[in-house]
Amino acid sequence: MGSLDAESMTSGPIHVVAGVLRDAQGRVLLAQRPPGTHLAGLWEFPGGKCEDGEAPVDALARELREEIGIVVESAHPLIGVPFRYPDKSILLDVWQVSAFSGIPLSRESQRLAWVEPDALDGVDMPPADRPAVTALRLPDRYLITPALAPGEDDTLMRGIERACRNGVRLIQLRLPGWSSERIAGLARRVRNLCRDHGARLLLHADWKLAAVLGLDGVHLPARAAATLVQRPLPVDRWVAVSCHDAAELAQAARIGADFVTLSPVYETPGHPEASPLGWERFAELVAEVALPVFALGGLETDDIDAARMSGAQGIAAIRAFWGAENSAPV
Ligand SMILES: Nc1nc2c([nH]c(=O)n2[C@H]2C[C@H](O)[C@@H](COP(=O)(O)OP(=O)(O)OP(=O)(O)O)O2)c(=O)[nH]1
Ligand SMILES: [Mg+2]
Repeated sequence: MGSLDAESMTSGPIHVVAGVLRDAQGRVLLAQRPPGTHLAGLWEFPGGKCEDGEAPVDALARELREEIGIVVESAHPLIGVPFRYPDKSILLDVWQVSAFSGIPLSRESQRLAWVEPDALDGVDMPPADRPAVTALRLPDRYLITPALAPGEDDTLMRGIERACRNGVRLIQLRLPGWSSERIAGLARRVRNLCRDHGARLLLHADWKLAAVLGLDGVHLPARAAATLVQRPLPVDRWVAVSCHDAAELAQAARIGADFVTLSPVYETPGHPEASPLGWERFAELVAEVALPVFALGGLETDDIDAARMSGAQGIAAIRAFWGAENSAPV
């Protein structure tokens, strides 16, 4: 609409709130944008524009009441996606609606559909929604394996099993100093263990080996991402990148990465030379990037709330999610 475009040109991006609602089977509610609107025919998360001075959570409640007739009882931010369309810039502010009353019904003649999260890739959605789809499929904890010596296979298997039992569902297999042969020999066992627990397994750096072994994806160091012009694996695999500043985040987005880590938030013994970002700078960097971001660097499980308040998907950690050799599952 004319007024919208004028608004976006004069006062920065349009703040749009949208809600992820799930049914009892975990399916997600989508609504089809009506004919004659921006992005007509595409399937979106229900929601709309914040009014002047309106808090995002109030706008969310109002939009979902108006569009689908439900009352939001509990919601928390999932991801903010800054996105530039040719004719307007938006901040797509997506919230998880964890409790609501009423049955979602079309109040504005829009079509509604409940879709399995894993089927969302095949749905025609606005491009700004892609990072949100990734975010709703990712957990809030990401384990990076500790630097074990070559041959410590059993320690690795036990640690991964312990993490899975503690609910970790996303793991980066990082084995510095191990040969490809050794990694290949072990990765299949690790992959099967992860599959048994419904956990996803990414391999550090070696995307070719990740593809050969049928792993869930690759996690690239920033210096590797810097040499690429596009993601090295197809969209049915995860591609993650380790980032430390705005330029690396922008490069990760440019090559079509699915998500990133951003570090170090705090000082870490592993990288004493790197100056920590702190939560304030972390949040500023996250606000600029249209990707889910895991906070990394000296963090504990208790830091997940701080990370999420700073716009993160959650936290990535070695020590916090590895646990002690003799610890019982919690
Ligand atoms: N609601 C919603 N809007 C989205 C999504 N993805 C996306 O790019 N958008 C864009 C489309 C629109 O340009 C803008 C939202 O505008 P809207 O038309 O829904 O706003 P509204 O409900 O307040 O409607 P109106 O009063 O302007 O008719 O954000 C999404 O998942 N949900
Ligand atoms: Mg709307």
